[in-house]
Amino acid sequence: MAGLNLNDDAPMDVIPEEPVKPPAAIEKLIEEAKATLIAQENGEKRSLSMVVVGHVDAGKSTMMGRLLYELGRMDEKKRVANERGSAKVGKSSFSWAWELDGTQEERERGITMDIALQTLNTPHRVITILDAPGHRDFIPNMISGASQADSALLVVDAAVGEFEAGFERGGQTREHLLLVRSLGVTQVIVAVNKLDQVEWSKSRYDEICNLLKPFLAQSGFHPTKTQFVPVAAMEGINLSQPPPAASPLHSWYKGPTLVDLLDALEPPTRDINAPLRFPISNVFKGATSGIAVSGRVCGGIIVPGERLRIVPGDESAVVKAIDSDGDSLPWAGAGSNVNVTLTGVDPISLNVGSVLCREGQTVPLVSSFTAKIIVFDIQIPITAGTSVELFHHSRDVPASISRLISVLDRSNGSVIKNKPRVLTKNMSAEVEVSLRSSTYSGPASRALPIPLEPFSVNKEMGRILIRRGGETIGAGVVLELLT
Ligand SMILES: Nc1nc2c(ncn2[C@@H]2O[C@H](COP(=O)(O)OP(=O)(O)OP(=O)(O)O)[C@@H](O)[C@H]2O)c(=O)[nH]1
Repeated sequence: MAGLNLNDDAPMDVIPEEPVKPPAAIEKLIEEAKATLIAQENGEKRSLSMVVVGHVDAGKSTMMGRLLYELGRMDEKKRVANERGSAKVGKSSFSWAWELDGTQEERERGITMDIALQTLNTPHRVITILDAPGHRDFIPNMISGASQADSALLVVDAAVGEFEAGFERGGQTREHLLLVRSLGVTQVIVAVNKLDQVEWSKSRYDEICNLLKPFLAQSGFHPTKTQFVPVAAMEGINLSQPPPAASPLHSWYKGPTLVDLLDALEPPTRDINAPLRFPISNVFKGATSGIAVSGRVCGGIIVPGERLRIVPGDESAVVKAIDSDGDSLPWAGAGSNVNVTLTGVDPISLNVGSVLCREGQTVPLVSSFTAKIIVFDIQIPITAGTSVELFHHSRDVPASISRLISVLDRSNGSVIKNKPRVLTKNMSAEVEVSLRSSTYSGPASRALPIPLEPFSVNKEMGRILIRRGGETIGAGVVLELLT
């Protein structure tokens, strides 16, 4: 995946260094941050992130645009501007989705953003929304979004034929659900959208829920953490307000609105005491000065004024500022999705997939490891030596399944067979993964190691996805680092 996403004309000089805070001041700030975070965990308004997934055109961006408006994050002026803008280019039906369309921002800031980041405020939650692209060509971007999420909103299109297209073989509904679960997301809300297209039929809604429920359970989502809600995003029915008496939905649905369900999402426990891990998912020009990186804090706390190591490599950078959705932050703890402005660093040493760490607590670099994986619904079996693409956070690298160690029982993890010859669909297995060199410049060229940790040490740093020829063939967790 691309590293620096700067404009060609952007200055590439080393950015002057910001004064570094003395260690005692850093420690004090971290202690304050910890105390505040613990208070927040027990407080009124808790924060979490949510990736919005689903088959292409299910209505994800429309739903998010409309929610931003209904929850006061988009004003009337903006709504009218979006309506006019979309009508002008003959795309009126996309007026709500316009808000999430990153192109304008991309042009202004000179960055490539594939995941639109927004914040929704519900009565008891602050939710960072990662609106992922639905098209199958953009699955790597979707993986990057899902690897930063605590929960997922799956949007499905209720229209006859459309739900089926997304759910059948090759549709993104199944693949997205499997991917988000494999990346550690345990809570999902399923919004059954476009009910206006099926005359608000209760039986169609029930049919869709009944098709999805067994699949969700099979994919590892616990039924108590799976919620369904009927909606029509375009008309704004059952998003933040219950269906009005005049709506046909009112006659048969008395359950929670989408916002009620969002408000009840459970934020996970944050590992604020772990060593700092900040995998970089994007690099761009800072709003005022310096260079900025975005990503998710996957352990510990990041504070301004500290010099951090950039792993891999010997470079370091000073944290100048931290912000989220335009608001400047005094620090950011595990589980936060933020932008970090850096100084005292040559932008060339910042790459997507690199990890910011504290000196003395750097993340290990590895080029081979063992992993426990679940094999997806594949046609061609996996054999020892199969070439794959390894996805870890926003990084993808060439790798191979170098050894098939054992086949495991899916329900209890016990070994069924040692040294299998092949792995076929739906199997669980322990394998060895080795990075490959991306060039063919002879046997001397070695693959560059990547930052990784066992799942037992840091859950978010220990999850991987495996793809082959544009198809996700497996996902799992890192067991042991080898070389
Ligand atoms: N009839 C009807 N159309 C809707 C509804 N919600 C969205 N749409 C339409 O569905 C189309 C796709 O909507 P988007 O919001 O762009 O879908 P998306 O899932 O974000 O699409 P990708 O990001 O490309 O995957 C647009 O033409 C919307 O107007 C709805 O509730 N009813």
